[in-house]
Formats: sequence, C-alpha cells, structure tokens
Amino acid sequence: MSVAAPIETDALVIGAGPVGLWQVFQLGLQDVRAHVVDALPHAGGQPAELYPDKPIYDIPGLPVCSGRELVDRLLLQVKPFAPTLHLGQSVSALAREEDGRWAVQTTAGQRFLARLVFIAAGVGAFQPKRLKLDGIEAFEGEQVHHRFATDRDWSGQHVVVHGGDELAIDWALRLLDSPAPPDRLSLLHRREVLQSDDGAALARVQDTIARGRARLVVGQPVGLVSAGNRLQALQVLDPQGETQALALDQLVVALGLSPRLGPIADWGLAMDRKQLVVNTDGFEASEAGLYAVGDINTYPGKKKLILCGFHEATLAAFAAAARLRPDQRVPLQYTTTSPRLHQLLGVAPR
Ligand SMILES: Cc1cc2nc3c(=O)[nH]c(=O)nc-3n(C[C@H](O)[C@H](O)[C@H](O)COP(=O)(O)OP(=O)(O)OC[C@H]3O[C@@H](n4cnc5c(N)ncnc54)[C@H](O)[C@@H]3O)c2cc1C
Repeated sequence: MSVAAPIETDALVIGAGPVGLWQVFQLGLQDVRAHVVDALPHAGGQPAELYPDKPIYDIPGLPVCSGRELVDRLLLQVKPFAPTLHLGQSVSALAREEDGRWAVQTTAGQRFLARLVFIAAGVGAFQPKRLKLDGIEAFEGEQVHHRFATDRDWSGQHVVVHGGDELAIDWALRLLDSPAPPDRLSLLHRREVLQSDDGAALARVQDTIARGRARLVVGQPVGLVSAGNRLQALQVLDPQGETQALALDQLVVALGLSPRLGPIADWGLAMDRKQLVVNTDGFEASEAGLYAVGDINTYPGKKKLILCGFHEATLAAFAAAARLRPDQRVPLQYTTTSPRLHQLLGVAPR
C-alpha cells in the first residue's frame, strides 16, 4: 500500500477554536500560510460546540454576539489567507525531525512536515461520550453511531437516538430532514422531559412525537440483543424497574461531547496541571518552534478568555515570523495604513 507524502507547510495549527482561527489570521498578516487540524467536523471549538446560541458580551467592539456568530465572523476574517482545514481528525503524534521540522500525524492518517506548530487545543479534543455496553464495539459504524453519518440511507429502518438534550434533538431533526429519513424514529432518554436551549428545535421534536411520527421511550440501556453479527435490540431498564427489549436497526448515541487532552500530554512538553507552560514574549512552549495559545497554555496571570487567547496568538505570530525569517526585521504595521497588509488581505487601499 502506498503512503501519501506528508504535506509540507510553514505552519500547522492544532485546533480550529476561536484562538486557532485568530492564529491563522495573525500568521496571514505575517505572510505565513497555515494548515489547521481539528477533531471536530466543523470549526469553532467551545463557542461552536458548547454555547452556539448563548450570548458573549466581552469581545471588544462586538457588544454582543452568539458563539456561532463569533465563529462565523472569524471564518470570514481568515478567508483572505485561505487556510486548509483538516476536520474530523485529531493530531495523534508530534515529533521533531532531524532537520528541525515537526512531523505531525492525525488519526485519519494525514501527515505533515511543519516548520512551526501552534497548539491551540483548548481543553482538548472533543469526543462523543460513549455508550458503555458489553460488546457494543462490534457494531460501531455499521449499526451503532457515535458521530452523525450524513451520507447514510436511513429509509426502511427503525432508528433509535439515545439522549435527551440539544445533541439528541439536533440529530433527531437531521434524521427526519435527511433525504432518506428512517421509517421509524425513537428517542430513548432516561427521563420523560427533553431539553434544549433551542426552543424551536425542541418544539419541532415534541410536535413530531405528538403527531406520532416519532416516539419517546423512557429508560436506560443496560444490554444488547444480537444474533450473529447483527444487533437486533437494546435491553432497556424502564422507570418501573422492568427490562424491556427495544428492537432497532440503527442506534445513534447522542449523549454529548467531552474534551480529552489525549496525546498532547505524551509529547514530552513542559506542563503544569494539564496545561502547556509558555513564555509570555512569544508564547513558545518548552520546545523551539512550538507555540501554545488559548486555553491550552499557562503562565503567571493566565485567564482562560477568548480575548487573552487573541493577544497570545498575535504575539506568537510575531515571534514565529522572526523565527522563520531570522535575517529580516518583523516591523509592527497597522492594518489601517499598511499597503503591504492591504495586499496580504486582498483589500484595495483607501
Ligand atoms: C459555557 C461557556 C461560556 C463561555 N463564555 C465565554 C465568554 O463569554 N467570554 C470568553 O472570553 N470566554 C468564554 N468561554 C471560554 C472560551 O470559550 C474559551 O476561552 C475559548 O473557547 C478558548 O479557545 P481555544 O481556541 O483556545 O480553545 P477551544 O475553543 O477549546 O478550541 C480548541 C479546539 O482544538 C481541538 N483539539 C484539541 N485537541 C486536538 C487534537 N489533538 N487534534 C485536533 N484537534 C484538537 C478541539 O476539538 C477544539 O475544537 C466560555 C466557555 C464556556 C464553556
């Protein structure tokens, strides 16, 4: 089997959260292009994943915006620098090559050779919370799904969505709206009450249940029923303490996401309480050419705020430019007045 050659790049950013995206922007102003890897299938980190519809009030110049809006605005802002996003894959390995570059590998088998690496990994890679039942791994990807499969044909099937909050409601609606929706849809939740901050989505699912297009099953899964290599049913413990078999074709586990620091702790970098120790001149970690910005880093006075991460990424980009081009001065220029920055941003001078 042939292995694809690694992508060679000046800069690789690990994490497409707000700080990783701002890192791309600041590197762009230094004329450094970046590739970005994120474990999630979309950009935006915590604001996109944990509070997309909640208001943020402390982004300078933006009196209020939602998590989603902030991410949309950042994606628009980085557009001139056309970063290549590698989503839905985690960085699993990082090691220094003899020539000083960083060899980076992702869980999807993508490899990079990067002169500089920016770790903007926040509180870790978001992973779906897994349903722990004996033997469940055997059906993963075929009949059991911990991530939403967009390209599937669900028609003619009974799909059970396990969960009762935003994620489960979002997945139930995506299933109902998919080009090939399931014949039968059940939501399996430990309580009779479904919850979501998205009132419209919640109302749509409740209405779908009321009209009999979906049903709510109250209980906790405690085991699997299978025949050969086929999952046939879930054993569900109901509120009366009885175990019932819930026949199904597909099980979608939507129990939420939890961040996992994962391999970052194994890369031999100086850490303090699960955070990467950095200097405050250029936010370099304990290895030259490796920067840590945003929630993942620590230094005296550190505050886990988006604004602080933006500042860190800005200084890291200046430090990185100086490291990449040691024979050149890295001048401070204003986006307002610098023809060079206007050229990089692709905007006409005014
Ligand atoms: C409910 C809530 C409300 C908040 N409100 C505010 C607020 O009002 N104002 C404010 O300033 N801050 C707020 N915060 C904090 C703010 O969200 C964080 O400071 C900010 O998201 C940090 O950005 P980041 O880019 O460093 O990390 P994150 O947003 O955590 O993004 C990190 C990204 O890195 C990815 N990643 C991690 N490890 C890997 C890996 N190995 N491979 C690939 N990808 C990886 C993750 O999947 C994630 O997408 C809030 C946080 C929460 C939870």
